[in-house]
Amino acid sequence: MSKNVLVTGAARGIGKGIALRLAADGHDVAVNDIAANAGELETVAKEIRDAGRRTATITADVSDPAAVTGMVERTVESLGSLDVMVANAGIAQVLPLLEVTPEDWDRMLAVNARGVFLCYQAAARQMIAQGNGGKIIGAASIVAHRPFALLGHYSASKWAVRGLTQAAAMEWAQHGITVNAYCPGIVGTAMWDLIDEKLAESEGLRKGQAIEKYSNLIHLGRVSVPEDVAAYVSYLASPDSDYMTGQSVMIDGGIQFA
Ligand SMILES: NC(=O)C1=CN([C@@H]2O[C@H](COP(=O)(O)OP(=O)(O)OC[C@H]3O[C@@H](n4cnc5c(N)ncnc54)[C@H](O)[C@@H]3O)[C@@H](O)[C@H]2O)C=CC1
Ligand SMILES: CC(=O)C(C)=O
Repeated sequence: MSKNVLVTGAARGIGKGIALRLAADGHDVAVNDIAANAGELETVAKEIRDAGRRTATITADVSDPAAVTGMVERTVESLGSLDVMVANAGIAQVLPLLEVTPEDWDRMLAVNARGVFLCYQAAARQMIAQGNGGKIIGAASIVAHRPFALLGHYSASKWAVRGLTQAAAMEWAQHGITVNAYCPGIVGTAMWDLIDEKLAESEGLRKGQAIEKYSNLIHLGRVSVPEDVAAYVSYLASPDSDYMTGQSVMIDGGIQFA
């Protein structure tokens, strides 16, 4: 059955992969990103329309409470309801904990933890008002289960998503809302280009060598692509996952084992 979906951070990378997969599954998909990526967001929206589905492009910063409320309102105005929220937007920074400033910490938590919280809360309010339940899905990471050194404050933000996902699942089950998170490993997106560059600098490696080194951890033998994660989110958005809630599942080619 076709649902109305909102995906944040959908201009590129994993968010784009999720938006296109959910459109291919037959859903109508509103897409969000920051204003600086409005052009790329329009390209994603065109691909959704070309797939025969309805869409809306909504530029908003997910760390801003008023912007997140407005984003959910725009989705409902454009598509008619909000049935699935995918709080995917996130940022990364590679830095030893001894060098992380309070400003670095606040920015990381503002986008990756507060942003996900605001999206979960605004979506749940809308879904409760609609009275038909819903699916709330968030971006965590394998580092929500075991941190990577030099990604300390990023890892903390993802542990926050995992805890929030459990609490939200407890509170909103009575409304028929399930809340789950996906935990990718090493996905070859702009985020890992940045991580590779910064890890290479700090470890005296050349560009491309850090991702190669970390990829040796992947038992299935290849770096992930956004479609790997999108396939799992497709399941979380579908009725097949109706009896699953509060979980943060690793989809990492076998780096970590719960
Ligand atoms: N690439 C990877 O290996 C992994 C990624 N993840 C998580 O998956 C999610 C997506 O990651 P990627 O696609 O790799 O990253 P990416 O950097 O390629 O894309 C992230 C998107 O989020 C948007 N964004 C950033 N801050 C925003 C804000 N305040 N408001 C709205 N949009 C904002 C960016 O503009 C960008 O389009 C993130 O939450 C990330 O932490 C988790 C595990 C591994
Ligand atoms: C970016 C990220 O979460 C990892 C594990 O690489």
